[in-house]
Amino acid sequence: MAEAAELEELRLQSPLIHELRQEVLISLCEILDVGDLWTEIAPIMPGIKSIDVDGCRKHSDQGQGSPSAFLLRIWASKGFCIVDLYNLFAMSRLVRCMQLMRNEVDSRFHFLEEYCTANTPRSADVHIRPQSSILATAGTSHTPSSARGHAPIQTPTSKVGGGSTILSSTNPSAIQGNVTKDDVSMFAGMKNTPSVTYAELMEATDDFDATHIIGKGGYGVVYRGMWKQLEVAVKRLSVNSRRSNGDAQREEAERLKQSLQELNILAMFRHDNILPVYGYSLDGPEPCLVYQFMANGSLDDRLQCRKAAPPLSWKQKARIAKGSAMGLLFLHEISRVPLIHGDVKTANILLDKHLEPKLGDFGLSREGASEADIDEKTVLIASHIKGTLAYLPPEFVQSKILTIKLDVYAFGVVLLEMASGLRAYLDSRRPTSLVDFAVDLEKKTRSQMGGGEETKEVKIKKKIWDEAKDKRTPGDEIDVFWTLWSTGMKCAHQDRFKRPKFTDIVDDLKMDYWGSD
Ligand SMILES: Nc1ncnc2c1ncn2[C@@H]1O[C@H](COP(=O)(O)OP(=O)(O)OP(=O)(O)O)[C@@H](O)[C@H]1O
Repeated sequence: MAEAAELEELRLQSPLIHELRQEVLISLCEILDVGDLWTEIAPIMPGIKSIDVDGCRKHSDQGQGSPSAFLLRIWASKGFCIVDLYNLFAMSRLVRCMQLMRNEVDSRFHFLEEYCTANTPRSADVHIRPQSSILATAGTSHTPSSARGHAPIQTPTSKVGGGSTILSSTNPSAIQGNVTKDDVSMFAGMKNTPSVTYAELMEATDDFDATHIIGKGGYGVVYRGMWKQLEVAVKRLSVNSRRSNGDAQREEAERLKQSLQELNILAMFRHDNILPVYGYSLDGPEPCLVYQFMANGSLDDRLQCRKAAPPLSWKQKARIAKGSAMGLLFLHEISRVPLIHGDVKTANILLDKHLEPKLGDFGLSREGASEADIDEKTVLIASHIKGTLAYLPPEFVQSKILTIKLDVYAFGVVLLEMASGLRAYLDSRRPTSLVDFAVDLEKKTRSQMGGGEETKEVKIKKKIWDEAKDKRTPGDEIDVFWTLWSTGMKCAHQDRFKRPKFTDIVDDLKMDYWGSD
């Protein structure tokens, strides 16, 4: 692999974007126009302002052509070069775009594509749009090629922070000096995510006006706002400077750490079913994270029909279940060491304007073991993960054993909630836990039913549908109910070795309900 100085020299020699071959440009724009993908790269393009994004939208709305072509033209006019564009696609892990540009850049940059390809999930079913790069140019200090003032390309061997050398955000073992692995992985996420000023966020939310509040979580308040012509959700982390005792300070440091952890994870992995993070702000009185706005709130809100929302249909539930499973499959399969979400629950599945689910809240995520790779001895014993109790499996509650099957169990609870509309935990119910409730119901129903195996199964399905279906859900799609219920039961099995993996769960959830309602 080329050295940093050599790559920088090559970059200085790279032709400018407006010299890109026409056919390559057209093909790139075709990709970026689909699903408004260009709006996701615009926030990380140095020099692109909200007025530019607005201009691209207007250009397209007025039928004047591709918004992506317009965006690239604006960026080109600022003097950025072809290597900058290739690098931008690497940061967004837009591998198809990189492949189109393969012959436009010096082969010594191809390691970027190999890096991105090597980190794509193994399952062909997963549509990847991750954002990360071992070249980090998303910072606001980046200067264009033509100005001959390139920001130094940070190669896997470049220096960061106080002179500590990192190989890459994915190879923390190569850290030298006194920077810890955690410090570097935290830094890696921030490095790949644009910083936003607190002033910009105040403007975006009318000074964090109460009318902009869309939710409150354990770590702070979430506001709706407009930033760079994008609808965003701004999570303002609560910081209480008056609390000065050691425990409170430790608690706040932990919150910040978890939020930066979340930022790190979200910035590294982009996928249709993972909540996109646009930026962060650390220059104000409270740290803030900026996410894509999810117009339909959380799955929890929708299942409970909060804010006067209509109930979800069975078809919508089928699509949400599958999309969420795809997001989790991606996390578990993206790299050799699976990433455990750690806090899968209906409140952490957010729904965009098309009801496409996106996993959020990665504050508790960590790398962990997959059952296939480990023996019992190497299972991670986690002392500090604090998922939501009703979603935690027995092996974790009792012995703090942490494997990918923790997410599988939690997802099982989510599926049972979707099927039944019942809460994961209810004080006034016996049993209080939804999983125990569902197990009891199945046991009772199975013992009551007679007949041959086939008729018995049909009768059981019908009886459980009558007893446990979500009464608010319109329609009689018993097959969707049963798929959610039975897959949920398998996932929430007490024995983690009997729980399926997400490849199988996605297969189980492949219901033919992808059409519109
Ligand atoms: N990107 C988003 N778009 C729209 N609404 C959001 C977004 N992120 C969060 N919300 C809303 O804000 C609420 C609070 O979110 P937050 O992530 O802070 O907390 P939580 O997940 O509900 O709780 P906790 O973090 O304590 O587990 C959510 O339930 C949801 O209604």
